[in-house]
Amino acid sequence: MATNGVPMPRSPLARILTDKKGDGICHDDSGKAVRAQTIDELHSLQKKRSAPTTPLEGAQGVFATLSEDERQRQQLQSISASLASLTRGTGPKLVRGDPAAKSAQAVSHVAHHHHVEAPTISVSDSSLKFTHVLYNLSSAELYELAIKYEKGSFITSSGALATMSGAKTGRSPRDKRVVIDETTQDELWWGKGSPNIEMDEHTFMVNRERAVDYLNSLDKVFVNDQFLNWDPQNRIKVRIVSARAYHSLFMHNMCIRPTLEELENFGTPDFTIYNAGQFPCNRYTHYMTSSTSIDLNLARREMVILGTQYAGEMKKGLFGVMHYLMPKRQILSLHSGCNMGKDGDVALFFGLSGTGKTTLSTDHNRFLIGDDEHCWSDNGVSNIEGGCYAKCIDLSREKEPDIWNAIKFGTVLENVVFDEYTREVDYGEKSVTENTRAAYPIEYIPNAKIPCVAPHPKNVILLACDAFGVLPPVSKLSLAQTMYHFISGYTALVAGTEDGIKEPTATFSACFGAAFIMLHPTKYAAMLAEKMQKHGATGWLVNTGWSGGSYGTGNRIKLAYTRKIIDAIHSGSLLNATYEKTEVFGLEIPTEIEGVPSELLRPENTWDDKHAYKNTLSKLACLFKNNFETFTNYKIGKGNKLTEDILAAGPNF
Ligand SMILES: Nc1ncnc2c1ncn2[C@@H]1O[C@H](COP(=O)(O)OP(=O)(O)O)[C@@H](O)[C@H]1O
Ligand SMILES: C=C(OP(=O)(O)O)C(=O)O
Ligand SMILES: [Ca+2]
Ligand SMILES: [Mn+2]
Repeated sequence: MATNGVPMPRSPLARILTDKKGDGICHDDSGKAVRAQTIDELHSLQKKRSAPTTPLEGAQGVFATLSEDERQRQQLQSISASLASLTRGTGPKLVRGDPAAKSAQAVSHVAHHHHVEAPTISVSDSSLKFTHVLYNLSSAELYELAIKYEKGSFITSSGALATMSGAKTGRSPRDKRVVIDETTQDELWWGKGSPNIEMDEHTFMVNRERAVDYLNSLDKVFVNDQFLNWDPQNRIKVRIVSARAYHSLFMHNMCIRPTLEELENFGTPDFTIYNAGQFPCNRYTHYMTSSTSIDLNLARREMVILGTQYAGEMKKGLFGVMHYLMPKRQILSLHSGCNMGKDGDVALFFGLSGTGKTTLSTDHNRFLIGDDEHCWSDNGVSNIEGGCYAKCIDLSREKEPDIWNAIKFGTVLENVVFDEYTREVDYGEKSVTENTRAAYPIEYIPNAKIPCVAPHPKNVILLACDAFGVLPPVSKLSLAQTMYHFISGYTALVAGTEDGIKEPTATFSACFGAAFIMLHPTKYAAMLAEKMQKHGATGWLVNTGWSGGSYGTGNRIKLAYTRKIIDAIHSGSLLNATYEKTEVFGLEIPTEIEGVPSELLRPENTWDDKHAYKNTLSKLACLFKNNFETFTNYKIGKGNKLTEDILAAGPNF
C-alpha cells in the first residue's frame, strides 16, 4: 500500500536454509563448481583426449615405450616421407588436426618443434605452407568433417552417412595401369584378357607427383593406417592418404582397424595409396586415355588414384595387391564371400559383382567370415578386410534384415536418394546410380565371427546370375567342372558395378575376378584344385539369375528359394539327393530340395517356349566355348590329366 506516493519498503523474506543437513527440502546436488575461467575453457572440457580405438578389442592399450610427443613426431615424420615430392626432395610441413579448429596456437607449436627439415633444393610456395594431417580419425569425427566440408554429405534417418562419389559411381577397369618392369614383365599376366594394362615407371612417377602435389596443396589430408588379412602371419600394413572424410571413413570401415597398441607400433606401411580422386590425370601424359587413372607400382608398393572418387577403387585396388603378394607365399587369394555353420562347416561363395556373395554369405543362421575378399592358406580361410560393401538397390528389411540393420551410425551410404525432410532412404531409387552401396564394419553384422578366420572349406559355391535363364538353379560339380566354371567366371548381369555397363550382357571374368587377378588365371585355378582335392571340398554352381525365360520374359529366382538351396548345400542333404544330368552343359541337377518347387530345378520346365529354351541354351554354350578358347593351350597343375578333364568339362554340342 502506498502512502504519500512513496512505496512502502517490502518486508524482508525469511531466510531459507540450504544446509544439506537441514530439513531435506532443498538439498544441493550440483556438486563441485566446474573449473573453467572462460566459456571456451568450459567447452574444452567437453572433449576428453584419447587416441583412436578399435571397436574390436576395447580401449585398454599399453602406453609405455614412447612419450605421446615422441610418438606424434615419428608419425608426422613418416607421413611427411609418404607425401614427399620426389622431384623437390621434400615432404610437406605437417601439423595435426582440423585447420578450422580453435587450437591453432597449439598446432603451430607442434609444427615448429616437430617439422623435420629436409634439404630443400629449390624452394617453391608449396613448401612454405602447412598441411594438416587428420590421422586415423573416429567415425564420429569423420562424420563431422564430411558434413562440414563435403557437399552431398547427410545423416540419414537410420544414422548412416549418405555421400556422393561424384561422376564415377562404379569402378573404371579400363583406366587401371600397372607398372611394367624387369620383375613384373615376367611375373604378371599381360595381354589379351588380362586386366593389367602396362605403364612405365616414369609415367607412374609423373602421376604420383601430380597426386602428391594435389594432396599437399590442400589444407588437410586424411591418413588411415590399417591392416589387411586376419591371418596374423600374413597381415599387410596399409596407409591410405586421401582428401575426403568420405574416403577415410570408407577405408576405416573396410580395412581392419588397428588397436591402440598396434597403431603405436605401426611403423612403416607395406603399401600406400595416394587417393587424389577429385583431381584428374593429365591426358597429355603417355598411356592416359581418359582423365581417370588408377596406377599400381608393385616395386614401390604404391597406388595412385586420379580422376575418380568411387571409393570401391581403393578396396579393390588393394585386393589386386593381395592377388600378387599372397600366391608368392603359396596362399590363394579369392574373390569370394565366406561363412561358417555352427558345426564349423565352411562355405566359399565365388561370383562376379551382383551375383550374391554379400547377400548369401550374410546368413542369419551362420557365422559371417567375410563378404568379398579372402585368403586360403594351409591354416584355413581368412578374410582380407574388416568390413562389408553391400549393394543397396531394392534392399528390403524383410528379405535382408542383417544388412538393413547394419545401415546405422558409422556406415557409409553411397549415392542413395532420400527424403529431404525425414532423411529416409528410398532404396528403390536409381536416379543417381543402380550401384548404390553401403560400407560398414563387419561387426555391424550380429553373427560376424571375430577374428574373421575359419577352417578349410567344405563347400565351394560358384554363383552366376544367368540373365539368359538357362542355367539350373543348382548343380553339383565334379572337380574338373568346378575348375572349368571357375576359369570361365561367367555371369550375365542386367546392370553392373563397372562404369558404363547398363545392358544385360554375358560376362566371362577368369577366376570370378579377372579385374583383380595379377597372375595368369591358371595359377589360381591350379591352387584351388589342389586345395579342394586335399580338403575334400565339393563344388556347386548356383544360378541366382533368371528362370522361366531370359531377362524380359522370365523372372529372377526368388532370394528365398536360393537361400533354401544354399541351406541344403550347407546341411549336407543335397550331397545325398537324387541327380539327373542336363543336356549340353552336362550338369548334375537334384530332382528335389526341401522348400523349393521341384519344377524350378529343371530350367526347361519353367520355359513356356521350349524352342526358345533350346536356342538360348545353345547360344550360351557357344559363348562359353568361345571364351574358353584362350585357355586351351595352358596346362593346369602338374600332370596332363586335370587339364584334359577340365577341357572335357565344358558344354558338349
Ligand atoms: N536369388 C537371388 N540370390 C541372390 N541375390 C539376389 C537374388 N535375387 C535378387 N538378389 C539381389 O541381387 C543382389 C546381389 O548382390 P550382392 O550380394 O551385393 O552381390 P556381390 O556381393 O556378389 O557383388 C542383391 O541386391 C540381392 O538382393
Ligand atoms: C566393390 C565391388 O565388389 P562386389 O560388387 O563384388 O561386391 C566391385 O566389384 O566394385
Ligand atoms: Ca566384385
Ligand atoms: Mn559384394
